[in-house]
Amino acid sequence: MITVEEAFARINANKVELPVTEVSLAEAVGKVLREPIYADRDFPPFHRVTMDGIAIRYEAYQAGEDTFPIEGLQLAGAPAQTLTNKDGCLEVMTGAILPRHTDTVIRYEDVTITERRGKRYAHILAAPKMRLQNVHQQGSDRRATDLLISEGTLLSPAEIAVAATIGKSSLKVTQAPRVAIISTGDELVEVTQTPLPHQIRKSNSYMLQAAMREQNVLADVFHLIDDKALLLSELQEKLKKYDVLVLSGGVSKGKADFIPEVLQELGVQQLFHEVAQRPGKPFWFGKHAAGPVVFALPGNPVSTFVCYYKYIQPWLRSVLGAAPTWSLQAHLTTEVTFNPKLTYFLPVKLFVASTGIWRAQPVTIGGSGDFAGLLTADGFLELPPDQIKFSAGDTFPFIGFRR
Ligand SMILES: Nc1nc2c(c(=O)[nH]1)N[C@H]1C(S)=C(S)[C@@H](COP(=O)(O)OP(=O)(O)OC[C@H]3O[C@@H](n4cnc5c(N)ncnc54)[C@H](O)[C@@H]3O)O[C@H]1N2
Ligand code: MOO
Ligand SMILES: [Mg+2]
Repeated sequence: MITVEEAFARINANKVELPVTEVSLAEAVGKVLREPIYADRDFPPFHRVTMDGIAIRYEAYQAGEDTFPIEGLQLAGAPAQTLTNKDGCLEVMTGAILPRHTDTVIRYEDVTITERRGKRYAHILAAPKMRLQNVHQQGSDRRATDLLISEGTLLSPAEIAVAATIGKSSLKVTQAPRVAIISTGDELVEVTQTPLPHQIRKSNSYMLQAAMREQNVLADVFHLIDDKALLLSELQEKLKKYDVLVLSGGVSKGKADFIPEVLQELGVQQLFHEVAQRPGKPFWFGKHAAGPVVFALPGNPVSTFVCYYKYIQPWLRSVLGAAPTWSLQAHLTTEVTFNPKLTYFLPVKLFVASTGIWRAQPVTIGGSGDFAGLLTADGFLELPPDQIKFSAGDTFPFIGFRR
């Protein structure tokens, strides 16, 4: 049996190679960028007017001018006009390029406009505070050729906006791995079926599929009964077609727990079996020489859950090429005792106190079969194996499953 740390390290030392693919902007959000994105022009690309009003020469105002004949109108989307009279002004709209020979914009709220003999004049009511007032200066945000988005960035809507503005209609991203989620067990029936008294409906595979979907990985779901010959032939097929196999059930010491021997017979090299943790101790992990990685998770639903969020989610993230996500430490609200020399994943509800400190309140659940108990939890606190008593106020890593 190995430690949680060791299991984590062995898993992360075994990645799968994923190709780069090009997707449209609409499909790119949530994926990992595989090319650097540079500014094609300055940001903003021209002196951009930020308020509807008039544009003047600051010097004219400084020289004592406060009434400016209006020469014309500069709309957004029109090429730059030129102010001809150095003591005149142009009306300008938000988003327009600043007219040539002007350098200061005064809002309509700070001027009055009058008309005399067919000519219009703007009178300044509130003094402009400085040259370039209400002007978003060319290149003040980013310069042309600046690196805007690094390779490996997990794309959010903010990155999509920047990609669009530099003229990228598609982006190179990591292609999601082909994942097969395979539940096993004779006692399991379909969601749409009515179970007999000794049967239950499958839930693990749907939980895993949903969890992966949140990472933009669309997995295929299968179910296999506890029949060794069938497991051998079906898993052999799956190993040919998929990059990642995530199994649940059949990895413990039962008479129908065939998964570890079947995988080894199929040439999947065992990299560990059993981790010093609760829940999830019988976790099995291996890699096939031809590439696929196999996570065989213990069938108890809370064990499957914990193993996914502790190991598979960060592994998938790193396989996809994304930087590790932020990690959260939370303060335990009440004392907890746990005797076995195992890492204990304690289900908790998370609160943020007014001090900004995260607090984790233990949630009582009925063992690793009580997945309904997770409905009141937000995640797990990872309590280390070398301790029995965990005091209120102490901090531990939090592994969450809610967004
Ligand atoms: N003699 C021992 N027995 C067990 C040990 C042990 O160390 N010695 N470990 C226990 C622990 S811990 C766990 S966890 C389970 C793991 O069992 P398996 O991975 O072999 O899983 P199964 O036996 O197939 O099922 C266990 C349990 O989970 C339910 N299950 C399975 N798959 C699903 C699914 N897709 N959806 C919902 N529920 C599922 C299944 O019905 C069983 O109740 O072994 C202990 N035993
Ligand atoms: O440790 Mo098992 O994963 O509790 O039922
Ligand atoms: Mg079993």
